[in-house]
Amino acid sequence: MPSAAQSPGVRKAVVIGGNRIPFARSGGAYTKSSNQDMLTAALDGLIARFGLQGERIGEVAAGAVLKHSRDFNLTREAVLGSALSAETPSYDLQQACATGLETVLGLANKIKLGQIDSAVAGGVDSASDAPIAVSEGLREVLLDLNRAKTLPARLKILARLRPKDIAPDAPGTGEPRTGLSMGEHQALTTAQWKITREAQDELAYASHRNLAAAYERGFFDDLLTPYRGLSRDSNLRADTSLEKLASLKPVFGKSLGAAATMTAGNSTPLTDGAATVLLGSEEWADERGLPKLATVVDGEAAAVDFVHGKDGLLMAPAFAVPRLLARNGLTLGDIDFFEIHEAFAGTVLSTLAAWEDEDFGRDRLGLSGAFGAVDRGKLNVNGSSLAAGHPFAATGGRIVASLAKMLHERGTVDGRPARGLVSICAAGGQGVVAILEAYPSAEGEQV
Ligand SMILES: CC(=O)CC(=O)SCCNC(=O)CCNC(=O)[C@H](O)C(C)(C)COP(=O)(O)OP(=O)(O)OC[C@H]1O[C@@H](n2cnc3c(N)ncnc32)[C@H](O)[C@@H]1OP(=O)(O)O
Repeated sequence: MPSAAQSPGVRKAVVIGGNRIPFARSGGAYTKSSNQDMLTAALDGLIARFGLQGERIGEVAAGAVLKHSRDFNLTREAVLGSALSAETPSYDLQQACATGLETVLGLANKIKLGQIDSAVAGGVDSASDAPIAVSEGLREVLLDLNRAKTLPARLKILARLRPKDIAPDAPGTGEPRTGLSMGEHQALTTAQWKITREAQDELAYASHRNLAAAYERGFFDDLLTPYRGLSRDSNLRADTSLEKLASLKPVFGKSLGAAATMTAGNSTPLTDGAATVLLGSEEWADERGLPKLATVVDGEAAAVDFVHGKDGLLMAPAFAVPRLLARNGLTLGDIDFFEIHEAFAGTVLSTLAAWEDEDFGRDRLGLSGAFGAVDRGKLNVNGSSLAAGHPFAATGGRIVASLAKMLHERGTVDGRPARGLVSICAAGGQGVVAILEAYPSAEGEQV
């Protein structure tokens, strides 16, 4: 019998736990922190929580959407700066806002195949420390200057500079192929699916209320390490109200006139933060006496043709989830927790509306009718990105760590392990989704 690590068969990948730093609105508490600082802090908090100082982990994978060129080896540098063994291999991965979830899925697959026994997945982003590039003209001049050998040659190159070349090239949330920001794209989708302002504000309000309640009951006590004076997500507004949300002016979709419904309150803010998740085989966790909260069951990715207007930019999960559930013989009714990333309230509500729509089910999903309805009492029950904020690549780790803990707390439902669905939309018209199940504590036993 080969050891589990050598077995070609599929084994379980378990979520042992997670750690993140509180998320901060950009321009706030983490303005002076780099991606590397924040990722190292989230990693060190995880190492301390699970006693992994000096351990050689199978692999660490993380990423950032907004990255300086000096961060070409961001995850490796964070590992070298952390308390893990320097012999821990690590790499960067990037799939826009789905980065964190994609690292979880890729590493879980390696554990399932016996290629590694343990892993840390994660992500980080800083909108405060966003990389600013120089213009094409200035870049050419700087590169030529580097090659020039004489002073006259350098002066001749410098003379090519024009005032417009000095302007910086700052990153935005624009889609390169359409020039529209993600907010503008979502505004069109929100209007297409006739999502009302009230429904969006109610979802945003529920996100703040649920996140505040989760903090109050200590849910985040073993999921979060305070950083730079913050012990809670700085975007959380426990005192917000539907009246306040209703008073905010639309910020996206102004060309829609009276149909513009998206505000700063029902859109995620630009955010800084980092999140990590510890994964392992059952044997690896048992050898160290570590908890096994949930198993990573399966994942799926989808992409839509938003460039030609076939589907909305952030609608890919509407296709990925039906494929994932069908492959696993499940329906929406079999899910106990829905973790649908709130890029914008309109994104979540458009996805739910599409699933409830007969024509979408028939014409776009190839079903006999509507895909189905999500029980709203099971949706983002501990808050989501509208309240916590959304440091792009860190969101997947936040969600997986929280969901694993929720599944562990729930234990079983009708005698089977509690089940959760993660759904994350991403720039470029993509989406990544996953199923997690509570790790069975003992045969049929409620945790
Ligand atoms: C990246 C991927 O791959 C996929 C994705 O996830 S897509 C999502 C990507 N993310 C984005 O595109 C970010 C979008 N967000 C933004 O660009 C900006 O946050 C924004 C344009 C929406 C707002 O920016 P802003 O104007 O600086 O907002 P901000 O000043 O914080 O808020 C405006 C007002 O609303 C108020 N407000 C915001 N949220 C509120 C709430 N929940 N309750 C009450 N008031 C609120 C603020 O207090 C502020 O009021 P004052 O003007 O009186 O101070």
